Amino acid sequence: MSDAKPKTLLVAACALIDTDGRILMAQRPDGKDHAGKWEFPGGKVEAGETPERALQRELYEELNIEPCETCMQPFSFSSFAYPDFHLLMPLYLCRQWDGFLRPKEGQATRWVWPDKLRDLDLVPADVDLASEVADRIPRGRRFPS
Ligand SMILES: Nc1nc2c([nH]c(=O)n2[C@H]2C[C@H](O)[C@@H](COP(=O)(O)OP(=O)(O)OP(=O)(O)O)O2)c(=O)[nH]1
Repeated sequence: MSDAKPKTLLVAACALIDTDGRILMAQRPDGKDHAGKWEFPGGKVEAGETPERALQRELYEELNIEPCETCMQPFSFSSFAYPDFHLLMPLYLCRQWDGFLRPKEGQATRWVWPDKLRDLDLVPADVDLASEVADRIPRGRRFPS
């Protein structure tokens, strides 16, 4: 058995929820791994950062919005083995943010009903999370159980 162990990568992601109950999804741009697939906005947690702080930074860099730290509600997580690394990704919910949503890094975005998330071509680690979001945040229900 090989001693090589895959690196665990900590990524923070967020389901931004609009007043109608739809979820914002982003398409991974050309040049990144899984280009063209859909994901929850977010990104890697850098050394010395909390997941919440990383999300604030990523959401501002990518989408021009600023959620306050207490607006981000821990929801679930993905622990997923990609061939070259192991992804550990907490998923937060957020319904309130400052700023006007404007994708700044050229990625496409789309507001999606929770029960339609699975219709997207999702990055592999998000498939089960999307089902969980659909189960726990049904249409028209403003707060998860
Ligand atoms: N942001 C995000 N990344 C995800 C999700 N699901 C999933 O498997 N990933 C993976 C894809 C990437 O391999 C990794 C995050 O990398 P990233 O490229 O978004 O990170 P980053 O924004 O910090 O970008 P960079 O440093 O590569 O420029 O996590 C998700 O829902 N959101």
